[in-house]
Amino acid sequence: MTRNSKDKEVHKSPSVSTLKLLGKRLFNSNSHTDNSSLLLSAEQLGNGRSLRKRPTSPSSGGASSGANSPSSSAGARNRSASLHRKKNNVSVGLSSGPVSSHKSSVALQDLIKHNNNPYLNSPSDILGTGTGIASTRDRDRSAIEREKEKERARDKERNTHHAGLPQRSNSMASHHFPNENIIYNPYGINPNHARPDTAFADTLNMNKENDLSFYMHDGNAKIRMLPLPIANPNDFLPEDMKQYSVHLTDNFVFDTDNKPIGSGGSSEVRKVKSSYRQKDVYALKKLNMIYHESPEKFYKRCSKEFIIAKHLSHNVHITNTFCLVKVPTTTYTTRGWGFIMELGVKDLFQLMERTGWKNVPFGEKYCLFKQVAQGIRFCHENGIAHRDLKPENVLISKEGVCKLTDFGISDWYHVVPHDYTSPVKTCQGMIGSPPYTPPEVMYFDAKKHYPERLQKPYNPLAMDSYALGIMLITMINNIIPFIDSCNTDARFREFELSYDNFINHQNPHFRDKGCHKAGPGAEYSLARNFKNTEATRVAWRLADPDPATRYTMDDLFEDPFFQQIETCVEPNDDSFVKAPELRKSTSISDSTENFPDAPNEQEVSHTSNPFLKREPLSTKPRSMLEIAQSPSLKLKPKLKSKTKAKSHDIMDKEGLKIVTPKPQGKEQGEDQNEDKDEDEDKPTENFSTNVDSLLEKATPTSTKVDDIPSEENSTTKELKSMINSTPSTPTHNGPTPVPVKTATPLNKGMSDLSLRSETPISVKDTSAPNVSSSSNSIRSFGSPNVSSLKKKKVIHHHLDITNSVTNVSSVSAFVSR
Ligand SMILES: Nc1ncnc2c1ncn2[C@@H]1O[C@H](COP(=O)(O)OP(=O)(O)OP(=O)(O)O)[C@@H](O)[C@H]1O
Repeated sequence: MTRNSKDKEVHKSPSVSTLKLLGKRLFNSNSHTDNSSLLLSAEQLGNGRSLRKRPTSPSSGGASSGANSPSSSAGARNRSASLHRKKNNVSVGLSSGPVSSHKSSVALQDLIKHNNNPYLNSPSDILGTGTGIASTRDRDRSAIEREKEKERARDKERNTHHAGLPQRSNSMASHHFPNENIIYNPYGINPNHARPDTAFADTLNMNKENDLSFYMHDGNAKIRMLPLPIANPNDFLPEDMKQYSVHLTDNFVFDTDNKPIGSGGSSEVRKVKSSYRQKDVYALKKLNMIYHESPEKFYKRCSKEFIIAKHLSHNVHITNTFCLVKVPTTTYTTRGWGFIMELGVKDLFQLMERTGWKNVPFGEKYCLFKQVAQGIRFCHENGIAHRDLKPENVLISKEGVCKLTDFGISDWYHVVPHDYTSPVKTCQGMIGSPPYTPPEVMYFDAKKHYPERLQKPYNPLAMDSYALGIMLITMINNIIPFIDSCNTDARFREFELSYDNFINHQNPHFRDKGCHKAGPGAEYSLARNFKNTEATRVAWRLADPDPATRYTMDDLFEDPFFQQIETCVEPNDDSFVKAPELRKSTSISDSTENFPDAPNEQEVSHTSNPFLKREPLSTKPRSMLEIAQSPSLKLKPKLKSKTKAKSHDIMDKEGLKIVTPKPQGKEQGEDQNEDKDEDEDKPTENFSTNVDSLLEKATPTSTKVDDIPSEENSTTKELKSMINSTPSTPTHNGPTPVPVKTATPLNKGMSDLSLRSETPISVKDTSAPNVSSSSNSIRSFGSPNVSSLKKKKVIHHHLDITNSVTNVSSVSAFVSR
C-alpha cells in the first residue's frame, strides 16, 4: 500500500540517523529461522530494531472512544508514545553482542549488551533480493566503541531535551532486568543516565532496592506516592466485587527473596506468599501513579483495570487476578494499591529473547500463537478489547500455558458495555505499544504530525488482530519487523509495498473474505522465514495495514491453517488456579465506615468504566456485568449492619477462598481443619503491624492531605475520612478465623455469574503435517500441578528454551519462578 506515503510527508526523526549504525545477528545458528544470510552491515541496518520490551503508550488524553463515548479515556495512562519512540530510536544505535554480566551499572554497557537483535531485513530485501550482508561481531564491537562517545553526547542531549516535559510518566522509566540479556528500556534511556524526573527508573536495581528515598521523590522532588489516606478499594468496586479483605497484609507476606519479577510503565511486580501456606505464591502487581495523575484518576484507572481483569479471570488463557489490595510502604514497596494475581513463570518476550528461541520448532511457536489467539477471542467474547497485546503481556504458566495479562488500557468495546449486541464503540487517540499498534492508531501519534483527516475513529478489536499478526511475524522471525507501524518507518513502508505487490501481482483476492489461497512466499522478506505460505496468509492477513480488510478473530478461527494448529491446551480447559486463602478480613469498622464516604455518583460519572455508572437494571437475568451497572458506591446506612454481618459470611462468589472468622469469643484452635492446614504448610511469617499504621507512618516526604490540589479536595476529604475512621487495631486481632469452606474454583464462581461465553470455543485441533512439532513426544512437565490440567495434551515444552548467554543468576531466576 502506498496510501500512507502519499498522505503523509515522511518525517524522519533526527534520531533515526543514529539507527543506521550497528547490526548484530540475534541468532546465528542453523535453524528454521536462520537469519544469518540476512545480517546487515551497519550501513544497511537503517532503522532496524532489536527485540526489545515494548512500553505501553496511551495517548496523553488516552484513547478516547469515538463519537460514541469520548470519555473512555478516563482510565488511560498518560504517556507520550512519540517521546518514547524517539528515545527508542536513539537507543538503537548502540548495538553489541550478548553480555552475560547482569551487574553492570554502567549505562552504556546496559544498552550495548541488550542491543544485539537488530532487524535483519534489508530494505532491498523486500522482494527477495537478499542483499543483506553479515555483520561480524568484531565489526560490531569496534563500531560500538566508536559509538560510545556519541552515545554519551546523545544521552546528555536527551536529558536536556526532555527535562520538564509535562506528560512525562513513570513509563519513562528504564527498567533493567538484571538477569536478562535484553533490557527493558522502553525509551532507550540508560538507567544510570536517566533524567532525574523518571521516578521509577532503575527500580530493579538491586543496589537501590532498600533505599526508600528513591521511591519517594522524582528528580524535581515531586512526590509520586499516593497521599494519605489510601482509598479503600471497595469504594471503587461494583457491589459484587467488593472484597472481604482489602489489605495486602491481611493474608499475604512478601517473598523473602525480595526481588521484583517484572515491571511495566506503571507497575512493579513482586512475589507474595500466602500468610498461611508458603507454597502458595502469587504475584503482586504494585500499581504506581503516573506523572501528573491525580489520586482520583489513579484510583479510577486502577479499579477499572482490576474490574476488567477480574471480569475475565475465568479462562485458561487469562491470568487470574484475585484481589485489589492496599499495599503498605515497606522496604519492598511504596504505599498504594496492588493486584494479587496468579504468578506467571515468564512472559513470552522473555522466552523469545532466549537464544534457544530460534530453535523452537514451528509447531510450538504456532501453539503459543494459537493460545494467545484463544485468549484474545475470549476477551472479545466477553466484551473486552485488550488493546495492548504484545509478548510482554503474555505470561507463561509453569505448565506452559499462555495467559494474557495487563488490562491497563483494555476497555469494554460495545457502545452499551453489557449489551453485546450493541455496536462496536470506536476509539480515538494514540494507545498501545509500537510496533504492535496498528497504523490507524499511529495516525494519532502527535509526534508524527499526521494531518487530522487521517485520524479516524478506529475499531479496538482490529487493534488486537493486528497486534496478533505482528506478534506472529516476530515469533517466527525472532525480531520485530519494524519499529512503528506507520509510514515514518521505512520498513513498515516496505511491508505495505510488498503487501500491495503481492496482491497486485500474485493473489488479487488475498484480501477477500473467505479467501484461503496461499500467502506470500520466500521472495517476501517478512514471509520468508515461515517457510509455509499457509502460515504467511494467517500472519499477513492479521497484520493487514488496512483495518477494513484485516482478519477479524472470527476470520482467523475460520482459517484452515489456524484450525489445524495443534495446541497443548483446549480453550475451555479449566485453569484450576488456586485462589488465595483469605482468612483475615479487613477491619469491619474500616469497611463499613468507609462506605458512606465513598465517591458519589457524580464523581465517577466521567469514567468510561461502565461498572461505575448507574444505569437502569436490565430485566434479563443478572450477570455480573449487569449487577455491576448499579454498584453501591454510596451505601445507605442500613448497609453498615449488612456489611458487618457479611464479614462472617462465606464470600466465594469471586472465587476466592474465604475463611469466615468465628464469632467473637470462639476459641482459637477449635477448628481442626485450620490446625491441619497450618500443620501441612508452615505458616508464613506475617507482618505484626497493621497496614493502616504502616500507611499512616510519617515518611520524610509523605504528602499532606492539605497539599492536594484543590480540584481533588472533595475526594481527598472523603478518602481521609474513610481511612481516618479506621481503628488502630486490625480486624485480624478480632475474631478467630475458622475455615468453613474450601476454595471455590474461580472459574466456577465466575461461570455462575453468567460470564462465560455462551458459545464455548470449540476448535478441533488435529495434527497437521505442515505445523507438526518436532517435540511431539509426550513428556511430563515435572510440575506438581500437572494433574490440575488433566485435560491438557502435553505435547510441547514451551519453557524448555536454552539460553547460551544465560548466567547463573538468570538460570536460578528462571527456575525459582
Ligand atoms: N502475574 C504475573 N506473574 C509474573 N510476572 C508478571 C505478572 N504480571 C506481570 N508480570 C511481569 O511484569 C511485567 C509488567 O507487567 P504489566 O505489563 O502488567 O505491567 P504494566 O505496568 O501494565 O506494563 P505496560 O508498560 O506494558 O503497560 C510483565 O511484562 C511481566 O514480565
